[in-house]
Amino acid sequence: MAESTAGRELVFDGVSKRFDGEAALSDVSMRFAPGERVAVVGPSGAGKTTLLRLASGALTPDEGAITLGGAPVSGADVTLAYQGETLVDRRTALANVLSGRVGDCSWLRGFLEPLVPRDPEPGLELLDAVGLAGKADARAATLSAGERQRVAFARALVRDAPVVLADEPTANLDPSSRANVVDVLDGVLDGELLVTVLHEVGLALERFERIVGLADGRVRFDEPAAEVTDGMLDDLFAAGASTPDGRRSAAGRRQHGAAKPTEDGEESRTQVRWYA
Ligand SMILES: Nc1ncnc2c1ncn2[C@@H]1O[C@H](COP(=O)(O)OP(=O)(O)OP(=O)(O)O)[C@@H](O)[C@H]1O
Repeated sequence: MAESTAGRELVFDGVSKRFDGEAALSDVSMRFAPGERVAVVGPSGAGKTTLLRLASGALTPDEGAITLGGAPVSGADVTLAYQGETLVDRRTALANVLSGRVGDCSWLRGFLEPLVPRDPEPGLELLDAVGLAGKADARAATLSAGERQRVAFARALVRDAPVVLADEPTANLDPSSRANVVDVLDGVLDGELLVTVLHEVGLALERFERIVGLADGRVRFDEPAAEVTDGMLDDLFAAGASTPDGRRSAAGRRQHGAAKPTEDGEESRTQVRWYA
């Protein structure tokens, strides 16, 4: 982690965002400490991606402010660990990772890359951390979906930004690879704040220390994972499915399977539910 940015809190202070007059986020206030692992869950259309895009600087709030250590958050402070599949197929895994040093904007990479140092060592170390040391010279086109995802994480982390955001990093992976993605993120993070949107609530509860529940653009709860109950999740997903105009209702169906400790201390996954 960059020394100069260590120890700074990411703060959302009364943040609202509207699209075409419709509120996507309403009066969101939260504080995130360095090194925290936070999962954002909620029904489709809740505002989860909007929250990440605001934190990354890709969107500006209509009201409120987002700061890191008291200063407006900037693109240099934040990296997107995963936002869909954006590797360059014809380039090697290592070249894709090293291209991350010039930022998240893919079209700028071609112009800026010649200007950054060519030392491959940080890229090789990150590929090793995500379990792909042997694939450094493999072209991205030859990698599996899970391997591509891991290369994308390594590419994001090579920038050494103090805030790491991931939007549905388990999307498009088979169930056995999803938990592995969280392991990979854990393995490569070193004191950075991680805020990730996860559709799988069970995975969020099992693997993240703090859970933010968003519905209809509002924070419905913000609790340690151990404090999140089935009732809170039922309310969260019911809220997202019952907007008056029905705009979000069809897409508001979401699945959650929450791992809860039983009386003998063992974890058991509750029934998976669908919300309409
Ligand atoms: N660029 C945009 N222009 C217009 N409306 C938008 C835009 N981005 C988001 N919205 C709207 O804002 C609301 C929140 O969208 P957002 O993508 O943040 O939700 P989400 O919780 O990430 O949903 P999902 O789980 O389906 O990805 C939705 O009603 C969406 O249609």
